[in-house]
Amino acid sequence: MTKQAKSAGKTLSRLQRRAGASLWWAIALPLVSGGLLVWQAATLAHVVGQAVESRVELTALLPSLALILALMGARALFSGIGDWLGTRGAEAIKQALRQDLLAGLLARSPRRQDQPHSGAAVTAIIDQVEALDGYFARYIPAAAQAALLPLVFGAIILPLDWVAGTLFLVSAPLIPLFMALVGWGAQAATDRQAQALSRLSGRFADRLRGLLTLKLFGREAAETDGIMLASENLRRRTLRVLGIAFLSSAVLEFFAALGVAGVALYLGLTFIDFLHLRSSPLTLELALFLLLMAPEVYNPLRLLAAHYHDRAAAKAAVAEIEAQLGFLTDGVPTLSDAAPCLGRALAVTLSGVTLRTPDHQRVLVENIELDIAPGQHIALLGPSGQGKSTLLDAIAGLRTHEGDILLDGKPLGDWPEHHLRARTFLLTQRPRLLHASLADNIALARPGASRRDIETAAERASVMPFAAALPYGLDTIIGEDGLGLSGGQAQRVALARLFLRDAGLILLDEPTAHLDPALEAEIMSALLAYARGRTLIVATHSHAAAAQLDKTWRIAGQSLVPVAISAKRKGVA
Ligand SMILES: Nc1ncnc2c1ncn2[C@@H]1O[C@H](COP(=O)(O)OP(=O)(O)OP(=O)(O)O)[C@@H](O)[C@H]1O
Repeated sequence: MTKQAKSAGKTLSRLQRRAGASLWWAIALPLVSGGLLVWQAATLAHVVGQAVESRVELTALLPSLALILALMGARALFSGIGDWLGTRGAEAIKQALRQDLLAGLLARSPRRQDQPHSGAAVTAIIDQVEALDGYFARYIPAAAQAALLPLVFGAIILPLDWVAGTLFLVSAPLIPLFMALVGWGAQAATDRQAQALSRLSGRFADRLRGLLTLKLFGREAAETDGIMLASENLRRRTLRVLGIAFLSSAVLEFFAALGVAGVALYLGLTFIDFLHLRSSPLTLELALFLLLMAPEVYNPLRLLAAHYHDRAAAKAAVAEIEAQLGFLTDGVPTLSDAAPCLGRALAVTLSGVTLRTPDHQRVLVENIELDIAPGQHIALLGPSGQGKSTLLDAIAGLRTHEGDILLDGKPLGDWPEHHLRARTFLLTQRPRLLHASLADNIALARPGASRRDIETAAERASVMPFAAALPYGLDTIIGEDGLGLSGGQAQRVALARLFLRDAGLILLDEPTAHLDPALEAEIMSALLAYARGRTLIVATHSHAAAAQLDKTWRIAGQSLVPVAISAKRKGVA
């Protein structure tokens, strides 16, 4: 067994504990039902034996017939309840796992280099978690039945008839062995199928998002071919898995049929006095009991074979989830919405800070020092690609860094995530707008904000003038990622979120990038009014914007150097 399969097995056992008692009952009830089956077969054989051999009146057999009916009813009930509890246990595990995965995904930095592809993450959380269903709901109860019932049945039959008992006890364990031999490559094939599914989902989601670009460059046909190829790959791998599953089922059916036929042949030959392996004569009642039990000995194995693939699928799913979203542990990150925060200005201290590109290959800034007093307003200039956005991200705790970044004297790592989010506000260069109304997009910053507060925020960010021209004003629904809005309008909607927060440190990445000079001046004056008494860092290429702030720093080479900008100087860095 590979190391990966072993670790997936351990993870599945850990997940199993989350189902609580329902899964234990789902395992126990079919075993009880199996016990009742022996009673039912013995009673039925007794009734037939009495009626045919001893010619007992039917009325005398009525209580036994009633018992058979009651046993059948009880077995059906136990099996039904067992199935239901198994499904319930599996649902509980899937639900808890999906919540954990989502919490884990949300808790880690969205800027992490190993952030999963969104399509693959969706597949992991939805499809791969769903693939665990069969394992918990059906495979585990079936495995318990297959491990216990044939041995119990064999042990009951052995003292009654040593030939049939030995046949069962020898043939039953051989079947899983042969099945395992035939299905040797099943796990690897299932792993490959799960990977192909993730790859196809990732590719599909990515191309869907870039539909416009693909269309503009006339790449629709090539991309369709690419998706077809990936689908074909998935189809081939799925068929390979199914092929192995069919083959191992066929092996089981073959041996089970041989076993049942062997018992039937032995009983028939004994009846016609051709075989004399028994020390006592064979009664009709006993022969019938053995015949009734013969298929039942193999039935749990048949059930296991039907769900054997669920185990391989679950292991592959766990491996794929862990490959996409990281290791599944018991420690679930707790998520809490940002607590209401005080707007008190934060001091920012950078000491010997070095930042690298996401692949860690190139140094963007090295060993920089910066002291920003609470309430100070700082502009950050520098050529494109030099590291301004990376520095803002790092101060917001979204990037790894070397050296110390302190907020109010406390290292970033010591800030609980929700405190950090509550005390800081970061406007990125490409803020994400959701497919919702303008008002809802703004209210994202403070759920439950009053209409009046939303309107005031929209007013301050100069959203109102263009919103008024839209059919439903602030209630106009915008397309995914701000589709329908101009670049400058989308940036202003995102900026309006700032005015619903009460952050002590405001980090803005080119807040006026897409605006004309008049609008830039308007926004800057609203911003500065709001940022009074709060610490503000603005990364910008605009000298006009920088000139309005207290101090300006420029990233030059890999250092941070102070620059003096006169209020009169305007232009672009
Ligand atoms: N996956 C990656 N591998 C290597 N380098 C990367 C990767 N992703 C981004 N980079 C580099 O990291 C740098 C990030 O720069 P950053 O966005 O901080 O610059 P900036 O000063 O904000 O630029 P602008 O003014 O254009 O916004 C860029 O030089 C970019 O080329």
